[in-house]
Parts: sequence; structure tokens; C-alpha cells
Amino acid sequence: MAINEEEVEKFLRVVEEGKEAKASTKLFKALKKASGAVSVAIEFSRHPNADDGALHGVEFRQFSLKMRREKAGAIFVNADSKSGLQDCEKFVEEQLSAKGSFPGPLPVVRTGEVTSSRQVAEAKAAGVEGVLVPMSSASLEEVKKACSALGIEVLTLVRSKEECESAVASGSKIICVEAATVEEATAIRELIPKDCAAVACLNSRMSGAPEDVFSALKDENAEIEMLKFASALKPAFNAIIAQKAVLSVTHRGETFFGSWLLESLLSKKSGMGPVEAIGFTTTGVDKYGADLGQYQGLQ
Ligand SMILES: O=P(O)(O)OC[C@@H](O)[C@@H](O)c1c[nH]c2ccccc12
Repeated sequence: MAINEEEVEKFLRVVEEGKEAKASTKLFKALKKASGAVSVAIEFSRHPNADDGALHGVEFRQFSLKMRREKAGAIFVNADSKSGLQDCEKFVEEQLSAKGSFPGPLPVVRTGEVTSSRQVAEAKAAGVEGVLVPMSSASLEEVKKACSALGIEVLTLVRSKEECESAVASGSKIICVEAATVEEATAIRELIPKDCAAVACLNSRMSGAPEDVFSALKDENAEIEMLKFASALKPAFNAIIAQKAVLSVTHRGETFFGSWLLESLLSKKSGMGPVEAIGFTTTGVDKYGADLGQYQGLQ
């Protein structure tokens, strides 16, 4: 399966015509739930050493289905690798198989470097609903224009207060905040108005690979930075995107980590210590250990 070149050319001509497509709000609504509950998106970011793809996409379908059943708000797919676009396409295809049923298809977002209208046309051909582009990108205007011609929702990535102000001023509706500290993330978040979707980036790997996080969780006194970060972000934002949550769909340790993060971030538990307060459980840890005695992380 490969992206249809004729379709890409057709989309590029649509971009050149310069008309705006009917704006979609599917992704916006998936990231800013009407109920006010936090939405959690999981990013698949293919590791160069992963052997994904050798098995006719069965694992992609299983993981994609799992994300829908476990109530993710969206799936983010990093398209930086050689097969990034095909990865987007595989997720889209599986999600569309749920059309008309409940839960319905999750929107797929293309992440990774995007610098041209052609890449947006390719993303459209892969069927994604959204494209993520940094406010600092030199190609921001070109990418935004292509997205609006093709009916793709733009997620603007901001890394400072200044960038956030510019994003708001230029009419961005979905704003992703990436910051190194909780204080910074919260200060930037305050600049996002109510009619926007405020999305927080969580670096799922900031405390190491899954096995590091799970082994640290066994120690009650361990400081797990990623969990503290997540619990502080959750009440302030409409959605959390767990960046690089899953590096391989053929690696059970990776998909397990994605599910565990999703379940923990969606949990409504409160009134306990900082880790339990957002429902991060240690129950998965032994299951993980038992299942994955031979597991070697991807770093
Ligand atoms: O700054 P770059 O290399 O152009 O890439 C931006 C962005 O795609 C990258 O940081 C990213 C990849 N996956 C993400 C998920 C959420 C937020 C950001 C990201």
C-alpha cells in the first residue's frame, strides 16, 4: 500500500486554486470534549530499530482498535520515518472501519516535520484529520494555507508565551503547549482563550523507557517526574498528548505502556497522593513484568 500519487497531485491543484474548504471541527471536538472531561491522545512514533510492518499490518490494526476501545481522543502518528505516511494510512484505514459503530473512528493527526504544501497533500491522501505544525516553522503560512484548502485541522505547537500570543492572534483554534517545566506550561496555558482547545504535551519518555518507569513505580518513594508532570497538567488542559508513547506496535512492552498511560490519564480518581491522584496504577507493573520477562526496551 502506498500513497496514491494522482490523488496527491489532485490535492495540490486544490491548494493552488486557493479556495478554502469547509472547515472541519472533528478533531477540535475530540480534543475538547463537550463533557469537560480531559481527552487523551497517544502518539505512535516509529523507532528505527522496530521491526514493525513485517506482519501485514495486523499489529497496527490491533493497536488502533485498542486505542478506540480504551477511549483515546485521537491518535497522533509521527511521520518523520520513511514509512511515516503509510503508518498514518494504516491507522486511518482501521479507524474508518468503525464508521457507524460505537465508539466511532478516532481522528488521526500527522506529527513530525512538515514544510510544504506537498506534504500536506500527502497527509490528506493518507486520510488524516489534523496536521501539527510549530509556530516557529518557516513554512507555517504555506502549511496552514494548504490545510485550510484541504479541510485539515491545524494544531499549532507553541513553546513560549510569545509564540502562544502569536498563535492566538492569528486565529489558531487548537494550541499544543510544549514546555520543559510544569510552571512554564501553565503560564503559557493561561494565554489560551476559552474558545480554543488547549493541549498539553507530555514527554512520555522523560523518566526513561517503560521498564524504567514501571520498575521505579514499585518503589513507593520514587520520584517519577513524568507522573508528576502529567498529574499537574491534567486539570489545566482540555487534552494531553502523550508524545512518543508507543515506539512500536509489534513490541508488547510498548503497546502496554501506551494503554497504561491512556488508562491512567483518563482515570477520574482523586484525593490520594500525587501519583495515585490521577489514577496512575501500579497494578500493571507486575502484569507487565510477568508478560514481558524478556522485554528489552527501545531507546
Ligand atoms: O520542531 P520540528 O522538528 O519541526 O517538529 C515539531 C513537532 O512535529 C515535534 O516536536 C513533535 C513530534 N511529535 C509531536 C507530538 C506532539 C507535539 C510535538 C511533536
